[in-house]
Amino acid sequence: MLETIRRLSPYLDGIRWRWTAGLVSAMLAGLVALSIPQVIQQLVNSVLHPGGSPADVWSAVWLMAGLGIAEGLLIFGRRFFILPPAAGVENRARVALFTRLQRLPVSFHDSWPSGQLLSRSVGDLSLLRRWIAFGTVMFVVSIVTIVVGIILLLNSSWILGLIYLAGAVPIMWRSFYFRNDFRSASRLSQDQAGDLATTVEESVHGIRVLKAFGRGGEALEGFRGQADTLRGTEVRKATVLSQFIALIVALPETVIGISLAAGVYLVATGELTVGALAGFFATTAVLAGPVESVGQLMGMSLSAKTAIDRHFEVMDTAVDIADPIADPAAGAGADSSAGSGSASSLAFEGVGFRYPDAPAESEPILRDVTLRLEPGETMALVGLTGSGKSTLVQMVPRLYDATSGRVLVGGVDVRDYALLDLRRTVSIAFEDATLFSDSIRNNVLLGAPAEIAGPDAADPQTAQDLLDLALDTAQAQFAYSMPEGVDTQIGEEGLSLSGGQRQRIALARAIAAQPEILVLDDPLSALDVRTEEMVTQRLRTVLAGTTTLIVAHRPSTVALADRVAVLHDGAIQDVGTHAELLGRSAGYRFIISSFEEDKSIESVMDSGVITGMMPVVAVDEASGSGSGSSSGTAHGHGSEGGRP
Ligand SMILES: Nc1ncnc2c1ncn2[C@@H]1O[C@H](COP(=O)(O)OP(=O)(O)OP(=O)(O)O)[C@@H](O)[C@H]1O
Repeated sequence: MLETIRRLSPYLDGIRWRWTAGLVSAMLAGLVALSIPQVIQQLVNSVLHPGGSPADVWSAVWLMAGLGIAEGLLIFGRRFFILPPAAGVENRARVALFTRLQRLPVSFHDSWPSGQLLSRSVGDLSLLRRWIAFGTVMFVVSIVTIVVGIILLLNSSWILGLIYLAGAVPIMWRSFYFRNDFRSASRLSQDQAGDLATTVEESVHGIRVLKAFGRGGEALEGFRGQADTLRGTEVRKATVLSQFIALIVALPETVIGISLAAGVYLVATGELTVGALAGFFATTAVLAGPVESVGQLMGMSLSAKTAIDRHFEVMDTAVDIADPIADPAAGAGADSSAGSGSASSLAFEGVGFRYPDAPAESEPILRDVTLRLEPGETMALVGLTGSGKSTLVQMVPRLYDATSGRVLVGGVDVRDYALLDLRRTVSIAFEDATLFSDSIRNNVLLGAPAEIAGPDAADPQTAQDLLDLALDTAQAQFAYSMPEGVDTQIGEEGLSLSGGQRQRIALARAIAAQPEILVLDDPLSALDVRTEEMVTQRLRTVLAGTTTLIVAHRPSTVALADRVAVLHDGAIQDVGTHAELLGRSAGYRFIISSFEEDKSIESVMDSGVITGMMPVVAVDEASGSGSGSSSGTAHGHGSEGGRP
């Protein structure tokens, strides 16, 4: 336990003296409580006898009242001193955990369920706060009260005191087993609470799927099963705790009964005064509270230890994608090119990759990938599904690191860059467009350089110009016709937008980053062919000097690229222009023919032959550019293209 507390020391800044002051207050309150029976003893022995003066009685009354008020003030002092810094510890630990989660690589997040992280950052840390604010102090106070109380008991009568102490022996023996049982139940319940949080998170996230497939009942059954298991564990935990508390309450009560018989005998034989006997029993009554709370506090401390252990399991996970530390020249050298405005080359040299959680005997996802993009070049990456395209492109901003070979940006290994500089140089947009519950403006400018869009940016107009350019290039002008324009809040994860709208905002975010290298992992898949073509053409004009690697699933995208690389089964099969590859690569022709099928369907739809509805949709997705049909305003987005 001491080791666990020592680990908390980085979070304990500024708490030590307040905690000590709170502890002193709590101890004094405990001592005041203990002194009350002593006053009763004095009262019985020296005041309550024939001929005792009323003035003595009044003095005793005032003394008792004074002690009661003092105890109340001291209890207030304990809370006053400890509660704010304990909340500070919780806050520091929570911020540290969040910071760690941001730094940990994507592979960590692949393998950790979100509910486990949620329960660690919320439930566990409030348990920690309650333990620091209440558990630690009351534990020390209870132990001190019990020790002082036992000294007083021995002082009242050493025989009765020893009888009382004898009850502690079985408790200490039992506490050993209690600790082990309670600790394992506590760990299990906190882990199961994390699993339950994961299930809630997944069900809420996937609510559309569950509803659409009518699987709410099954989801509920699964949830109920988990909740029942957790309830079982909680009951087991409570049973272990209550059995222990029953023992530590029942045993002292039993020995008090024995003490009573022995005490009456001692008074009868004149070996003990009535006052000492009254003081003895008043002291045991005061001790009853601390003795009982020791059981509760032991349970709380064990749960807090589990919470701290769970916290440090995340904090101790190695950040294996980190800034280079050894040779600053390597990183700083690369850094000097960042932001200079010159385009960078991008190269993969013998890159191999295997996911960390892949079975040891499995084939690597990527094998000896060697590819070079010249500065300003646009290269399309094509391949059948599952060939490793997304995996490959995620290595450029170091979302994953190659397990063999290297990725070079501007001729420098990406592992030699300061991460922030690398991620300023490279910008990425994914097929699965993740937006945040914020305005469109903030979502887009999230990617922009801090000097342009940060809180200390000199000229707000520059940020506005960048926003306009990014939205325009991504064909996301629909943003201007939303209720509050670009300041419209887009709801949790942007789910109030259509898939195509979300993708265009995510693309605008990548453009607003003004990167030297732009990586697009099929971010236009939800767009109709026309809009996608317009976006691709605009990208080529606006980002003329930007090196672009684009995972493509459309012939139009492929045709606009300078060169195309074919990835097959984790290896580069061929690289060339679209025309060259069509001529020489059967694999490429096969991939393109599967694209062409999609395109032909879309073309037929687009011409309105099938439903006559499509032109309206085309206008909608084309952001009102008029490319679909002049009549297309049925969805109320006909003005998407027109900015205010
Ligand atoms: N986080 C992960 N952990 C383990 N394996 C993964 C992970 N992500 C992807 N894979 C596996 O890696 C392989 C390549 O996946 P990847 O997403 O790179 O393919 P892709 O070519 O982009 O496919 P698509 O065109 O369907 O998007 C797949 O077999 C997939 O199962």
